[in-house]
Amino acid sequence: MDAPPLKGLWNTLAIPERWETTAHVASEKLSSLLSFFHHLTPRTWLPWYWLMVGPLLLACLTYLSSTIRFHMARRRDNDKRTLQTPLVPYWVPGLFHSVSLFSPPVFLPELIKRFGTERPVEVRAGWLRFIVIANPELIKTVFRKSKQVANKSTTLFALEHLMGLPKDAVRFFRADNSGLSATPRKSSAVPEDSRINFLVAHSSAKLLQGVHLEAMSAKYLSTLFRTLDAPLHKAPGSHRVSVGSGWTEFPDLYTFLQRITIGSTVEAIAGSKLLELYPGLVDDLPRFQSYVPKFLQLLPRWLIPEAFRVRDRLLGGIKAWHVHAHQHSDCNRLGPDDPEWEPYFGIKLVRRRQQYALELKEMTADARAAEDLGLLFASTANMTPAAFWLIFEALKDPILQSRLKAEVSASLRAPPPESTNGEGNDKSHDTPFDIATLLAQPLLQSAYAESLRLFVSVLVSRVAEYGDVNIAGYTVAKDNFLVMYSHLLALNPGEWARAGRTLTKSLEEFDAERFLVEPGWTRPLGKQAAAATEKNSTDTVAAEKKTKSQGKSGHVPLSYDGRRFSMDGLLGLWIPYGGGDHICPGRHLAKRQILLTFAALFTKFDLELTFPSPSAAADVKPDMRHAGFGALPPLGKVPFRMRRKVG
Ligand code: HEM
Repeated sequence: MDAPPLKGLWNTLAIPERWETTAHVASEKLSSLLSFFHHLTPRTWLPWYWLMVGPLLLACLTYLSSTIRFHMARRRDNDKRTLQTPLVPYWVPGLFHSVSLFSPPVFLPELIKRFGTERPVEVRAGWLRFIVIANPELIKTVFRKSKQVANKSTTLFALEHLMGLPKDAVRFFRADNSGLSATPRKSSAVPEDSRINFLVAHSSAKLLQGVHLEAMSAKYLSTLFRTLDAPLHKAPGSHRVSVGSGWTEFPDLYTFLQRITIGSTVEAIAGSKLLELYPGLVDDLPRFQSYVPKFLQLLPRWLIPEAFRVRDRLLGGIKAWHVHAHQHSDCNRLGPDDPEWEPYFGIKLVRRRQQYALELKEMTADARAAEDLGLLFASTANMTPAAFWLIFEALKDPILQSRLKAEVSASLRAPPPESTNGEGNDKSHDTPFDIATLLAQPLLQSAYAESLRLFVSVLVSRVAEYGDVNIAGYTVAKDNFLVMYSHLLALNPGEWARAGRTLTKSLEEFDAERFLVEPGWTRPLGKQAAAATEKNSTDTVAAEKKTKSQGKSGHVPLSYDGRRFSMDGLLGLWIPYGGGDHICPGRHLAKRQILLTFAALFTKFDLELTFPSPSAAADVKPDMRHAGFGALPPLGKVPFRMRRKVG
């Protein structure tokens, strides 16, 4: 066999230049491989020859034809006659992109590099179809269509494979097709009290805001203060040490933060009895979180026995706590005069979840334990790494640290009283900070938003659950997935420029001031946005050149006076919490937890990194094995020391 016939076929096709290279290289490679085998193999090996060459030939032809179809679909798209989501070229029929999809955080940026972000593209794993969207305008449209494209399937996947929700309960959740609105979908026959997806979503949205949120934040802060005033663990399993006015060394900032934030969050949400009954939870929960990638790769129990043992312990502990709480308290205490927090069930959200679940036979004790493991996981798994990066960046940069501390000090008020009232119905005025003032500080907010931009890597997904959906002219067929990867947006300089943001530091770097804008700044609208794209791209290049020429040591002095914090124009671009109706209901709590942790630590202690060499801090990188699943923990240990402030 010779190359010319293929080349002839190639030449007869009028192939546009952008994809000429790929397909041309494929045909060249195929030709040389074929001649290589042809010359090497004696005639007697002919069947073997075809056995080896046949699949290769099929793969190359598949790639060639799928490339042609991809670009023809795009060309039709250009003609504006019809909008299609073209299927990305693939090599193996039936398998499509399954292998690449094992690692979306690697595959998706490659796709965007090849095909751009302007239009969505489709990838497949067997019969599953995913439409990848990396354009903020389209993402906004998806979020606006929350009634038609929901996240039920993804939530259920996590509940089943991560939290261990029993199969019967999974079927029960799946069978509920009544939607998430207060009014059930017309075609649904699910009884009102069995609308499990609505009950879960509605109760968390309602009971994680307003007065409930205020009480929860205050409880979190008072518990954190109490924890920090007591002797502290240096590492899991170690003895507690009292941190006094002399320096105390700690081996790792991240594990230290996990312990104090998880303990305080669990107590603020689930009450104090859970930790009294199961003190090991503060170690088991972070252990469980470290196994997330393995659980979600669906590895079986025999391959990751320790991961399953930890989960079994957690589920057992939560189940025992539920029994104990029902013996001593009443989950129906949900009236306006009932306490926001009580020691057995914690906050009203936890009581409400028990209340409706007890009425549903499918929500067995095991199912309720899995659901609450989900809640405790959601409330700690992302906020701790996010708080870590904020604190770590401040420790690396003394000027940033002092400016952030100045904002914390400006939010302080009279010292906290010695104790809280009976059932812990903390009021915000019982806290040492004016929380509202703290949350409104511009640099703190900007640094918080920046930690989430850079260190939350989440695949936000939606499914066209009830029928075909039109997204800005593109048809998404029923049961197809829409995938929006936060990092593709977070790191796209063109889109940030289009949003009117001048990048003084590359998007790959941490810039605490990124979300501060000059007085009078407004986000560009319509045509203005296109002009801004050009202008700001030039600004970005200039800024990047400046940063490079200054080298690593060149510190640009921070100046935020007069500038304000703004998220204007970043809808669809900054999506660490997802968006639309299904946006994370815990986002307000998370912001409070992160900023209060920062404020509490730096108010009570002096902290310093203690790496053996000064450059080691710059080498601390996020652990990309967690990419796609949420906030990224750091790779490796971050040693530090702290001493209690006196006076
Ligand atoms: C930095 C911290 C956090 C991050 C980055 C984060 C991120 C997310 C994301 C991306 C989603 C999916 C949203 C979507 O599909 O559009 C989500 C859902 C959720 N989050 Fe958070 N979250 C954080 C903190 C919290 C906290 C503190 C809670 C408190 C209870 C919480 C509770 C939930 C719940 C219950 C859901 C499921 C909502 C649903 O399926 O309808 N999260 N979160």
